[in-house]
Amino acid sequence: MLRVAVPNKGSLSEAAIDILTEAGYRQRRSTKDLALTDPDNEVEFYYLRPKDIAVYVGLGTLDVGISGRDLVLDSHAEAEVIVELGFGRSTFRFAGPPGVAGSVKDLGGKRIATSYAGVLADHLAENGVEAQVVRLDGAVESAVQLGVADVIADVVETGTTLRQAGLEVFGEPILKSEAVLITRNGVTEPPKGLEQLVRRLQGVLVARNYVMMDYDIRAEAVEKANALTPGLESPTVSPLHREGWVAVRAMVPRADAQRIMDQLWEVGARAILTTDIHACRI
Ligand SMILES: Nc1ncnc2c1ncn2[C@@H]1O[C@H](COP(=O)(O)OP(=O)(O)OP(=O)(O)O)[C@@H](O)[C@H]1O
Ligand SMILES: O=P(O)(O)OC[C@H]1O[C@H](OP(=O)(O)OP(=O)(O)O)[C@H](O)[C@@H]1O
Ligand SMILES: [Mg+2]
Repeated sequence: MLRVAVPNKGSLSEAAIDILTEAGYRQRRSTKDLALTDPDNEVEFYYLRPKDIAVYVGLGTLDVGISGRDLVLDSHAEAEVIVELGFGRSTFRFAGPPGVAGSVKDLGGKRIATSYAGVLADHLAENGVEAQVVRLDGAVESAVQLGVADVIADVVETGTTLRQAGLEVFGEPILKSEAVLITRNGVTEPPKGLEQLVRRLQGVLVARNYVMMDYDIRAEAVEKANALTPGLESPTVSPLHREGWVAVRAMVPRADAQRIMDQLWEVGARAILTTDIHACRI
């Protein structure tokens, strides 16, 4: 059986369970369940802290897991990213009281609070900066006000928590993160069921990120229209009963659909429709 680690709590948990459910796997009913077997798909799911998931996968105890890119890097585990899952996006940034520093180069000798000590230490070393890392488990934003640190390095999503603490980001983002599917580094023979899991997850991502677009157009304008809707491989062009007209069908990125519909209208397309894709294998 394929052994899969799933975040049990925190920002990634619900979305991870959603994407696995959408991909056709059974998921736990209660947040108290520690593990669940899906016999039809021959998969076992283990619900673990996202910070620990890279450790289990890196050691080979579990075959594959969902975690955050920042957590994987922080753990220094022997794990590699095989699919970017498009949720749980965040940036990891420095912040402090206004004017305290402008970039990482100003942090020599300062006290920096973080719950991502691995990521922070790597970043300081890359920049040749020696500072004191104060390891905390959470609520890092309060560390400055409470006097244990001069600045912080923390996850920023909307920035609301920083504003509440009277802190401002400074310097370049240290890294950008999102939820990722990871396996152990350098696995030569993928475990049974992994390829299917990856294909299913990629199918969900495509179904989420693309829509199907259909339209009718005069045959002489079809090349212009196809340039706007090249599809993933190539658009389907079929004859219409009405002479001189064709019907075109292609997948387009969901985020661009309205702009593409305007442009198709300009080149003469009519009856332009978009529909959701529920599932696919590409
Ligand atoms: N607003 C957010 N706060 C924290 N982590 C976030 C946020 N948005 C996305 N993430 C990502 O979620 C992962 C952290 O999940 P984790 O469960 O450890 O933290 P959490 O949501 O802060 O939970 P908790 O602190 O309650 O344990 C990281 O990959 C992080 O980049
Ligand atoms: O930019 P924002 O949208 O405000 O989100 C980022 C904040 O959310 C998380 O805190 P969480 O609520 O998980 O508490 P914690 O600090 O104790 O982990 C994270 O650690 C940041 O503090
Ligand atoms: Mg947190």
